[in-house]
Amino acid sequence: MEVKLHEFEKIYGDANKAAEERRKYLERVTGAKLENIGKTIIDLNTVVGRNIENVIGAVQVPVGVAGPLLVRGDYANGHFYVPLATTEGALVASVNRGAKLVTESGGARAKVLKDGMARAPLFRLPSLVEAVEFVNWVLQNFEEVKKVAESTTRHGRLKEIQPFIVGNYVWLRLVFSTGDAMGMNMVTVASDAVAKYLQEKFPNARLVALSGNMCVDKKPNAVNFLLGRGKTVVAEAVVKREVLGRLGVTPEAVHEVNVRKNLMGSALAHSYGFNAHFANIIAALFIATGQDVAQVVESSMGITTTEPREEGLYISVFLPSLEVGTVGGGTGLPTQREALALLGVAGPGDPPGTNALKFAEIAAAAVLAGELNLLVALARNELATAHERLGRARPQERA
Ligand SMILES: CC(C)(COP(=O)([O-])OP(=O)([O-])OC[C@H]1O[C@@H](n2cnc3c(N)ncnc32)[C@H](O)[C@@H]1OP(=O)([O-])[O-])[C@@H](O)C(=O)NCCC(=O)NCCSC(=O)C[C@@](C)(O)CC(=O)[O-]
Ligand SMILES: NC(=O)C1=CN([C@@H]2O[C@H](COP(=O)(O)OP(=O)(O)OC[C@H]3O[C@@H](n4cnc5c(N)ncnc54)[C@H](OP(=O)(O)O)[C@@H]3O)[C@@H](O)[C@H]2O)C=CC1
Repeated sequence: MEVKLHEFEKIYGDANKAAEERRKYLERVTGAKLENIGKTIIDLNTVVGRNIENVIGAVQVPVGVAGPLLVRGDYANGHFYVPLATTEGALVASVNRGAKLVTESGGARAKVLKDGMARAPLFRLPSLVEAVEFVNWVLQNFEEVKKVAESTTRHGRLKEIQPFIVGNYVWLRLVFSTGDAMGMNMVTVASDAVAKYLQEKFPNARLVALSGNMCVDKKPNAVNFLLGRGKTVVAEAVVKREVLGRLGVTPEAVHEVNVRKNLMGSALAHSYGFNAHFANIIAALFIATGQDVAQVVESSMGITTTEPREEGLYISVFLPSLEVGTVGGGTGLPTQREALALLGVAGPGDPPGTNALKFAEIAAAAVLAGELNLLVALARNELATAHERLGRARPQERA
């Protein structure tokens, strides 16, 4: 009988052995050597069935630190070394120089303005009239729906239901607070319970999809930008004129780059990112700390604002949909957990939710540092030279 690759755990009874046998099989049929993928400190028994299937090993991404970065938030207070996992040369140096500019100027303030993970099941009703009746009932019976949703979780709390109707179709955007978890599994299970309950109440309602794409998960979109998803965070700083002066730039010059590039350029491009490179910092931080990397899509949407002032440059970053957690997902893997520990946010907070809020504030401050520095680098026209120096293959590799 032919054995399927993904059933090796059943045969060998151990995920590490199963992965080794999978690698041997793949080496035989493809001719590729997989000796490095096989070298990992992860005990694969701890990830199979929760983080990965058909596992063959792990890839390694180098991690650097940017900091110290002074953050003055409601939860994060002090100097932080921010772990960034990337293969883009010059990126860590960039955030590091930004952190220095911010810290020398008195630090970054940060605030989480909104907190809620959304899942939006999509229902079909026979007609518009029944769709409206359905929505009205759901809104009038919020407490009942909330009880059903929360029966599946200890930490999830249903905060709000945002309904959308198109023809005879209804999207219920269910928004939950999720403690220290990013919460996608948690709210999906809770939404499933709600969908089952509503279909029992309304036999004429049919669930088309538990995720109806109004959530919105892992796609660029306007809904999260306006209504928020995960943490909606803002960080700000006033970077001293003399601190910028040491690099030969003025607040006015950096402001001009921001307005012309991040606002006008992004408007012309119809981009969702009115920023220079939020995605660089978010992706590197997500990889280092075990976040769901696909959520870099909406987590890195946002706006950078600047104002030249007498004392220096006011700069802020607005991240409407930062989806982060300190428990669950990949946050428990050994290296990712250490990276979270470096920030003092590994595992559950006391009270629950405070570690994730602290992490979100640090993330926004790190984005601010990276954003500031790239604007400064562009004002000094040093992007190409920096990447030539720090971020290119060696000449012999390019030949
Ligand atoms: C690379 C720098 C920082 C050099 O900048 P510099 O001023 O020539 O370097 P320096 O040697 O004088 O050092 C100044 C500070 O930079 C930091 N620094 C300097 N070197 C290192 C290093 N090796 N490791 C860690 N930190 C470093 C460090 O903070 C240091 O201060 P110190 O600690 O020495 O007092 C600068 O040229 C720069 O920031 N360039 C821009 C690079 C950049 O921002 N890249 C981001 C990625 S670009 C991208 O992917 C997105 C993009 C651009 O396509 C998006 C878009 O369209 O806009
Ligand atoms: N299912 C889906 O549709 C999708 C799933 N994902 C994946 O979901 C995972 C993330 O989901 P997520 O729900 O965050 O994580 P997990 O599914 O790993 O669940 C985390 C659980 O930890 C428990 N918990 C313990 N302490 C705390 C605390 N202090 N705060 C909050 N929860 C706590 C909660 O239990 P309790 O609920 O009992 O409170 C919670 O459900 C990632 O792996 C991601 O890739 C991503 C996108 C879509």
